[in-house]
Amino acid sequence: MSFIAISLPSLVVILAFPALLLFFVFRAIHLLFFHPLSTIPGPWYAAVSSLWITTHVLRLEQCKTIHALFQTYGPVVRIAPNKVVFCDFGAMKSVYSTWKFDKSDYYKSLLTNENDHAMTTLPHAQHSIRRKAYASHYTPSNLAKLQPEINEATGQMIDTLHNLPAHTSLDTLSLFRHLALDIIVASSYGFRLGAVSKWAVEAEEGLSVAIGDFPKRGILRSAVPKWAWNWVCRIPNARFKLLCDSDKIMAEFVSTRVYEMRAKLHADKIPTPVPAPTIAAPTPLPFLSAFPSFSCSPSRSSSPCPSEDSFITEDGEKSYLLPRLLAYKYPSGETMPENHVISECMGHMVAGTDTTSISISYFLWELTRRRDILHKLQSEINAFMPDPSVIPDIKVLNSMEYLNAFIKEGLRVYGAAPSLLERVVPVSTSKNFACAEGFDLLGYALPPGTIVATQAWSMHRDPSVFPSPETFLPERWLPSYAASQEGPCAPAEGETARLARMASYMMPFGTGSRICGGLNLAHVIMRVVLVAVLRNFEVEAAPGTDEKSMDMRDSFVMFPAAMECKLIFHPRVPT
Ligand code: HEM
Repeated sequence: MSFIAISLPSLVVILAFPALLLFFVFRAIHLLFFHPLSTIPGPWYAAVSSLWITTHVLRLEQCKTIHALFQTYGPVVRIAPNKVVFCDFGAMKSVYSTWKFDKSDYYKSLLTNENDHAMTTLPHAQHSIRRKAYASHYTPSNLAKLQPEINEATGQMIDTLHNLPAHTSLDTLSLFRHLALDIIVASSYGFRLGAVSKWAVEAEEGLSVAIGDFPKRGILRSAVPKWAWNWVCRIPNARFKLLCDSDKIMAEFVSTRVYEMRAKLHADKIPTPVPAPTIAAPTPLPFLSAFPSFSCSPSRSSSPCPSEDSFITEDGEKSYLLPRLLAYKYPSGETMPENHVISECMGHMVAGTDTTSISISYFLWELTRRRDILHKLQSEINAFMPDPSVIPDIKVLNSMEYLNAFIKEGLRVYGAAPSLLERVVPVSTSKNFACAEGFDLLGYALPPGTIVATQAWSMHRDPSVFPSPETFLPERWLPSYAASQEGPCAPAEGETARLARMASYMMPFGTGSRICGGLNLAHVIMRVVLVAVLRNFEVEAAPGTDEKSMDMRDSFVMFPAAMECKLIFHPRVPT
């Protein structure tokens, strides 16, 4: 009889392998057959590991993958051991509006300056305190007072485009990112950044680069251990340094604005803003409501334009975002600490810049393919904007029926944030919501701690609400549309019901208590920029800008596969 001598470490290795294998097999069996989510439809490999969905996240195609799952498995799908997605109006209302579930940890990857801002504040209660700090800045009446700043920056961009050599092809993602930044900086701090002017001489504004880098930095930082990240940031490469420092660059920019603003407040040049109302509930899509009439066109009309030091308008006080935050008091009576003010401001710059630029770029690209829509838009714009150098005030823009329909359809098909908005089924029970037995999602009980979400990409493509969902059709938003449809395609319901149903499925800015804080500003910018561009230019896709290059990729926000949108702006022949 012979014995093979095995050392202790080898024995541990030999036993560890089958033990691990057994562990994974038992875990998989548990997740597939005995886990509380095991009855929820979905691919089996998604139920046993997050690896499958993670590969789609890394390939920047999570949205489309999930959309395909809805088509295969129905409106509720398990996409990871602890994650369930749905595409249903009732469930959407329940999760985001009725029960207002807290956000998931995913949002922590968007921290600015290592601090929370409204978007990353996970618990609902803490978030509503944070939201009160800034909500009054984005009301339609305050934004109407800030339209001169928006017009001024847009007018400068139009001048810049007029001065370009004929047939110049330019990346609108970059152009509109600089413009959005100019507008957000002007309306937040009363500061003229001049990002578009720098862009025009091919000197990219550092702040704009930092904002573009910020999400990439977040993804990289969460993917590598801290020591490895610190090591990467020591690599002596200028571009790498910029990427690593994007957070710092933004923080320094805002700190300087805080310093200047405090000095101005001290010198009493700025009226201290009235404290925000006690309710932090989101303003319901008020962009079509009446705005006070206001008009200003720098270098273009007789209306006076604001100077950096003008904080008062004829019809009342206007206030930028920063003084509001500096004056805001937490329920404890303390003023908002400076690092919170800085991270909040940074959060708004990050949230508003690329989203706005991507949306406008996709809208214009769609127009390069759809001359029929372009002509209808342009004839409406010609009528409302007789002088191509004077941007009408927002009240006028809001009354443009076809423009509004176009923007709604644009946000439906190309909303810049089409991805999952993750929430967590609460652990604790409350007076109103006993979730000890799980939250009922379309007949499935989800235990506390389950991550649950829906995505605009799919809600906006429900064929029972939006017939031919892939067709870009602004007319579907016009009250007269159904009457023009004949035969079996004609909708049976009344026009008001049809429009209301479509509106209720729309969530380009999210929905419920965490809806985009800057949506009113986004609506103003989209209108101002679209009319100014389309009144002054014919837009053409540059060679290479096609369906393939513009194919959607997503990483919370969406962007074209080519990471650019090259268009050519031809000055319009005066009519
Ligand atoms: C077309 C442009 C925009 C789109 C599509 C968009 C979309 C969104 C979405 C989907 C959310 C997150 C909702 C969630 O996590 O549940 C959000 C949050 C937010 N957005 Fe926007 N956004 C846009 C423009 C802007 C602008 C211009 C600003 C301000 C300058 C802004 C400021 C914010 C803020 C502060 C939040 C956090 C809200 C909170 O939790 O209180 N966004 N946005």
